[in-house]
Amino acid sequence: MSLLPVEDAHARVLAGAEPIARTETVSLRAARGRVLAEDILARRTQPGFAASAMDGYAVRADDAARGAVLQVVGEAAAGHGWTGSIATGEALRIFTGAPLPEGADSVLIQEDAEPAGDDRIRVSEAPSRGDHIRRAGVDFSEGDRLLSAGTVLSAGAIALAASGGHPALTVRARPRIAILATGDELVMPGETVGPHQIVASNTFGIAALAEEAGGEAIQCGIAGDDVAEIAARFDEAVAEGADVFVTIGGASVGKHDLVGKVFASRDVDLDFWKVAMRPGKPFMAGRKGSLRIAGLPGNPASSLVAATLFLAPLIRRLAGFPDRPLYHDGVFAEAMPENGARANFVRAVFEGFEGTRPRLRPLGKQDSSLLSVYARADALLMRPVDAPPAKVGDPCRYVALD
Ligand SMILES: Nc1nc2c(c(=O)[nH]1)N[C@H]1C(S)=C(S)[C@@H](COP(=O)(O)OP(=O)(O)OC[C@H]3O[C@@H](n4cnc5c(N)ncnc54)[C@H](O)[C@@H]3O)O[C@H]1N2
Ligand code: MOO
Repeated sequence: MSLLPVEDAHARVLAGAEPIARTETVSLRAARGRVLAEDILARRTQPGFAASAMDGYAVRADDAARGAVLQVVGEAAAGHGWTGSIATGEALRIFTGAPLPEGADSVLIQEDAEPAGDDRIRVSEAPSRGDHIRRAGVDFSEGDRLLSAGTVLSAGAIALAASGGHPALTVRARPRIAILATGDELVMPGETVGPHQIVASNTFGIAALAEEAGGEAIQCGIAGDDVAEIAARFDEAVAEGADVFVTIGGASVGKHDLVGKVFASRDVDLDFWKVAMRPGKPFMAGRKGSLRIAGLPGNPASSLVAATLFLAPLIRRLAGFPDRPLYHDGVFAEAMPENGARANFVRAVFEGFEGTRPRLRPLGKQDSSLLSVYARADALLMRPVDAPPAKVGDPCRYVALD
């Protein structure tokens, strides 16, 4: 198979990917960042009564000309309305959020009134009719559509749903992302690392990335370099209702690279294998019915870069989030040599700004095994296929690492 350009691989991974249909109901406190599965209609009117927007006096505008003296007949505060009616020549002491009493049509702010003795005030600045009143339903009325299906629940959206009388919301279920590490050399973090063994670090990095993208990560542990074992884990993940099955390692051409064989044995429709990029070349993508398959390379930076470019956008789609642009604009903080036949995703740090664009400085060592470098990176500076040498200050494009 020839190497697929990055843009084509990205488009093919996303082709036909729709938000999954399952939903769940979550409390408002658990709703942040989730995707609404249905329209939200107001169960109440807000405010349910005409209310004062300021601290002052509820008055009748006709009585409240400059210099007029009014009798204060009572007091209303938020949560404590006053039940009488304001007659000509009267005013009610009122505070922000308190219901406007009958008879009054305006609020005179207290800065525009002065004491005139014996519970009376003098108007120093006349209000206009309707001043500082929040009419009933000015925010929304019962039955109004407050939020539409597909909305990503922000702080404001959650507050609005709460105000509309909803203690819980129906949201799209998170896509289930099954993650299997492969390799005889792998042990879990904290376990004794024997001779020639390493820790399965990628599993945890990819699980974190899957959850950042809106998925629910299901750890399938480690399978040895054994077709039957990897196949058994694949079958388990399918039985558990995974939406995406992700493997780490075993994706290249070595004799222990068995993932492709397992997919073939399970009638996975392999879409492509190998992308014209560095790191992350041996990435494979496929489908089996509605199940999506992503085979990530074993090298840590390779697997994280491939997952950032392809797996995260796929998960976002399945979760119902809007697509995001992959690249942002920056400038080179350091000259770089020409690039070859694979797009190069250079681990880089931000170093101030040139106008609104961040300056990117490539990190020194770029070997795809180096997690110590990857973890420091703010971004992947993208060097296109066959790019000419770049000078300091030249424009570049980058992928942000959140
Ligand atoms: N002759 C060739 N050799 C290789 C090629 C090639 O085109 N021709 N491609 C190279 C590239 S590029 C990469 S990337 C790697 C990827 O290979 P695999 O996906 O088959 O990965 P493994 O061989 O299983 O492992 C590679 C490396 O990564 C370590 N690893 C594996 N899983 C994990 C994990 N979960 N956590 C941390 N580290 C892991 C593994 O121990 C190896 O050191 O192939 C090149 N070879
Ligand atoms: O491209 Mo591999 O993905 O260099 O390490």
